[in-house]
Amino acid sequence: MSSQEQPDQGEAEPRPLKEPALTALSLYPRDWALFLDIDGTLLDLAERPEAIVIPDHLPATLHALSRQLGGALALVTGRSIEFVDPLFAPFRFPVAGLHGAERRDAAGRLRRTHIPPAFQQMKQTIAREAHAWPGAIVEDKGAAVAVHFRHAPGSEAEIAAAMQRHLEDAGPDWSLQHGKMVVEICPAHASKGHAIEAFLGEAPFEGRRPVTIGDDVTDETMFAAANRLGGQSVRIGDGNGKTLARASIGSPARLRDVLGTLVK
Ligand SMILES: O=P(O)(O)OC[C@H]1O[C@H](O[C@H]2O[C@H](CO)[C@@H](O)[C@H](O)[C@H]2O)[C@H](O)[C@@H](O)[C@@H]1O
Repeated sequence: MSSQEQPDQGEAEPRPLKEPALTALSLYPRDWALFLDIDGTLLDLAERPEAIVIPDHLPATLHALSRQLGGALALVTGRSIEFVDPLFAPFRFPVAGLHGAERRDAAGRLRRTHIPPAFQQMKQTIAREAHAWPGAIVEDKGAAVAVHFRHAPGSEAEIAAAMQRHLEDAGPDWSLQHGKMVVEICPAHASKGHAIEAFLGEAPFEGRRPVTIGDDVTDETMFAAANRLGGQSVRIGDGNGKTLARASIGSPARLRDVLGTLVK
């Protein structure tokens, strides 16, 4: 995130965020595009990355909303596209994966990041090192690698330091992302904000105003882009007041209810 995109970390009292009126999405479906984060936003957080539960009606609700919006609905996630597709089967949506490092547009064209041999080796080294962090989970995502410490809270500082060392070895093409109980090494050129700008340069997103909905620090670049482009930025939860989002929805369950009401 650039300094312009950073939420205000100052001493001011966080302002309470209101739930947004997203009715414009159903009243003016040709004017808006919807960008949705997955973990902690559409889906409740789970104890382990693979333990997420897809509520029965969610894929069909997203499909119906997407049709209503002329296809201008995309998933923007830290997961890989390969992981995301089966979650929402039989539907396939435009997706930005790995925090924007890979992207499949509405026409189905896929842009992926090359994985250099040195990065493959680094992932193997991290997997070996993780034996010293009981409870830690290493998630190999292709062109990114995450270490989850939800079940290894005592090793958080050691994990963060090890990932920082690997980042320095890997060089400037890579960056460190901190998320909920996780630290990741990802391609540096990408962000979710860049991904939604890329979508907005193409049909059917072009000319529309973005609604971006996310729950984590990696979603802040999407919020910044939405604010800049006259759209709406919505955080699940209040982000402890440290967010660029201008509205808030209490939980993934509440968001799923709201999305359901938008389907005609
Ligand atoms: O951008 P997102 O769609 O929000 O993905 C962010 C990360 O989500 C996953 O980790 C998070 O969710 C897990 C399952 O609920 C949870 O156990 C973990 O603590 C969270 O950090 C995913 O595993 C990561 O790869 C994503 O980057």
